[in-house]
Amino acid sequence: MDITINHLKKIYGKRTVLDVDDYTIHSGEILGLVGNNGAGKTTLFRLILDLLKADEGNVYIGETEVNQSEAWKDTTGAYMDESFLIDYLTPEEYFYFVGKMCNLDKTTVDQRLVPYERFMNGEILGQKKLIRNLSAGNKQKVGILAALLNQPQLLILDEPFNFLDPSSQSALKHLLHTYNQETGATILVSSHNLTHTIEISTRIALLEHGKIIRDITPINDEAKQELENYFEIETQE
Ligand SMILES: Nc1ncnc2c1ncn2[C@@H]1O[C@H](COP(=O)(O)OP(=O)(O)OP(=O)(O)O)[C@@H](O)[C@H]1O
Repeated sequence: MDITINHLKKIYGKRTVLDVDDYTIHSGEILGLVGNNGAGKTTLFRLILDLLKADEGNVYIGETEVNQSEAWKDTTGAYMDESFLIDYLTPEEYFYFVGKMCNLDKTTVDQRLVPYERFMNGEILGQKKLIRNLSAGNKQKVGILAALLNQPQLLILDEPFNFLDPSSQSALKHLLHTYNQETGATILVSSHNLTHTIEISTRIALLEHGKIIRDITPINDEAKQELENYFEIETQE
């Protein structure tokens, strides 16, 4: 599922916080989106998901302009933040609810969660806990798993490594890599963790003040060094 971005701008007051000219994310790519706080990563994802209205330009998922039709929603999974969750449900109730919206019965939902047992680490299912009482990391896991339930061709995750313990971070990298390999899905992941991003991505976009200032593929040693230098310089300033 290609994503095509045309002259996309988001402006707050007098500030242009996102300004991406022509940019295409190709089917099957794992795009890592990196950049410092306020660079525009979340804004870009929200525009792609039609959660924000662009001031200029447009976004297509496949052949569909995202603000003109709902068709892309059947093939897209996303987890941005806790607002995607329903906190008075248990994880099971939430998964079944999401499953129902995608015409999946409970048995199918249960089956689709089986491959993610390592990621759930015995702390998500069967706990009889409401989502609001889960730890931040476990809430994050529920959101990511719900985004995967419909086996999307496009998966968008905003800072998915946040709140996860090291072994869960590793499980998530494995999960994303395997999902991409098995389904050919396009995956977009933003992260402040350069090591994880480099490890999982087939392409990396570096955002600065709303603009993509580097589009890196393939991710070779030279590219890694360039990214490391960029963030080191930024932190020393
Ligand atoms: N509703 C809003 N009103 C005004 N400015 C906003 C609004 N939402 C975001 N911004 C601004 O847009 C810019 C980009 O924010 P965004 O959240 O996209 O950055 P980010 O790269 O995701 O940052 P972080 O790494 O801190 O999550 C920031 O300067 C932010 O303050």
